[in-house]
Amino acid sequence: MEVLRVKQLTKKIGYRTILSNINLEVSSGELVVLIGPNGAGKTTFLRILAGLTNKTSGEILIDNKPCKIGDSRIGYLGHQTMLYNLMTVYENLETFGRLYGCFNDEKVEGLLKKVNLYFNKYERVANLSRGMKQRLALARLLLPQPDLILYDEPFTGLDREGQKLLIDILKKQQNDGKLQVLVTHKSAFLTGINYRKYRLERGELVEGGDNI
Ligand SMILES: Nc1ncnc2c1ncn2[C@@H]1O[C@H](COP(=O)(O)OP(=O)(O)OP(=O)(O)O)[C@@H](O)[C@H]1O
Repeated sequence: MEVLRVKQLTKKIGYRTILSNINLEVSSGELVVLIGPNGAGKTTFLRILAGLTNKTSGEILIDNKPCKIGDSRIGYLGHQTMLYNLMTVYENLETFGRLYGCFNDEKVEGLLKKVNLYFNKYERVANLSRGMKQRLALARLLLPQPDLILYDEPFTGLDREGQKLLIDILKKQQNDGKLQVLVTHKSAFLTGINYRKYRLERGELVEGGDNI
C-alpha cells in the first residue's frame, strides 16, 4: 500500500456534523497523529477509516481505489481490546491468527517476545493487568501484518516500559513502509519519533496544533 487519501469526508449524526470536509493524505512510512479534545470526533474518524462506521459523504481511497469494507490490509486498535478473556495469551493469538489465515507459531512467539508477554503465554487473559492486555492487543493487531494501522489511544494503560515498546513498534512499522494513523490526547508520549501532527477541532482537521 502506497497512499491513503481521504477527500472531503463528512460525518453527520442526526443533524449534528461530527466531521466536516476532512482531507488527509498518508503515504507509505508516514505516521500521522491526531490530537483533539474529548468528543472532537477522533474515534469516529478512525472507525470510518477502519470500515466500522459509515461516512455521510466524501471518499476514502487506497492507492487511488475506493477503500473496501473489511479490507484485511487495515488493522485497527480500538478502545476495547476485543480479547477472549477465558483463553490464554497464546490461544488468543492462535485463534485470531487461524481466523484470519495468518497463524504461524514462530510469528506468534516472536510477537509475544516483542510485547514482553512471552513468559505469560499460558496465562488467561482475564488474569492479566490492563497494560498487559493492551500489549496483547498490540500483538494481535500486528499479527496479520496490516499495511494501514489505526491506533485509538494506544498508550492507555501502558507503563513507561510499555510506552517505549510501543514507540519501538511505531518506528519499526515506519521503517517497513507502513501507513499509520494514531489518535491520542497527549502527544508528549511520542517523543523520539517523527510524525505529522493534526488537531481535530469542531469537526475540522487543522495541521500542526499544540498539545492538549
Ligand atoms: N453513535 C453515535 N450516536 C450519537 N452521537 C455519537 C455517536 N458516535 C459518536 N457520537 C458523537 O460524536 C462526537 C465525537 O465522538 P468521538 O468518540 O469520535 O470523539 P473523540 O474525539 O474520540 O473523543 P474522546 O477523546 O472522548 O475519545 C461526540 O460528541 C459523540 O457524542
